[in-house]
Amino acid sequence: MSTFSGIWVPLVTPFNQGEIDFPALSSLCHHVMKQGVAGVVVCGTTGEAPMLSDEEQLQVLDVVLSVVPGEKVMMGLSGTHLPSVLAMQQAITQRPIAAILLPAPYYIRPSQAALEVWFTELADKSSVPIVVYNVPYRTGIHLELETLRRLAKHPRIVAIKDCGGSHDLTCSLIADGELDVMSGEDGQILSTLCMGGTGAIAASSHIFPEKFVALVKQVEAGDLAAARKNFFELMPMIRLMFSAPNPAAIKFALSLDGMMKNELRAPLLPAPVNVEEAVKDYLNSVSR
Ligand SMILES: O=C(O)C1=N[C@H](C(=O)O)C[C@H](O)C1
Repeated sequence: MSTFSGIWVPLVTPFNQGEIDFPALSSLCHHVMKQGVAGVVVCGTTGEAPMLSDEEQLQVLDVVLSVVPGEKVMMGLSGTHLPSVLAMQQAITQRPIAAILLPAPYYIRPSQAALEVWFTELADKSSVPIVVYNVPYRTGIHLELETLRRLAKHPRIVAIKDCGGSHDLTCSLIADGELDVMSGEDGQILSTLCMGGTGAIAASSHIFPEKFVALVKQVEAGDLAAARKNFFELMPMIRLMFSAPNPAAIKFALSLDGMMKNELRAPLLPAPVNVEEAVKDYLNSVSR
């Protein structure tokens, strides 16, 4: 089995009056792991990583590692100042983690050649595997197929979180068989799994994680009828979770269960009232 497979939950970072709510984070880790997910991602987009200091990010990682075994923990790392990113990588990899989740440097829009140099430099200096996070609508730059194919030759670049939005790119990478391809687009989990993708890093899997876990098993077992039924039932929830800037709707849903406060850090805001009402109505309408 691939190392990077199944459902990985990109954890939200709970806050309480501006501070990180570590007890809520710890309970959230227990909750999702109990539902059988393969692992968790710390300080991804959903974890509001850009709004945490480096010190806070390491504190969040340490609390997660006190609950979840290191081989089930992936840590996000992003930035544009190479020495700072390398220093953070050094600090992160002193902890026992499964991988680093690494997006392209945002805002700068480097060339493909420059992106290759950036990822290679970080992979060369990493003691743990790298999962490439291709998320052009956030970073401003696409990692093109030929760039990814060259990066896949690096012994530590082992998987991709695929949010590129190109069916052709996803297909080609899966057909190559060089990288574990994990869907990073929640609406594309079923299609990616059916094509031979290994799993998903899905923010919406905070809600009903057991149903996402079942989806992977249904596809693995070749039970496409059950997989489709399950996925089509999840789709309204997935759409709702992204109807406000992520992770506002997810935090609201989790706050309804008393798992954390409905609090985000600026420049994010809680979901607007109409989204909160829709989430509440949806969750009341399904058996929980
Ligand atoms: O934090 C993540 O990892 C994810 N982020 C995506 C995003 O909002 O860009 C969504 C995906 O479900 C997981």
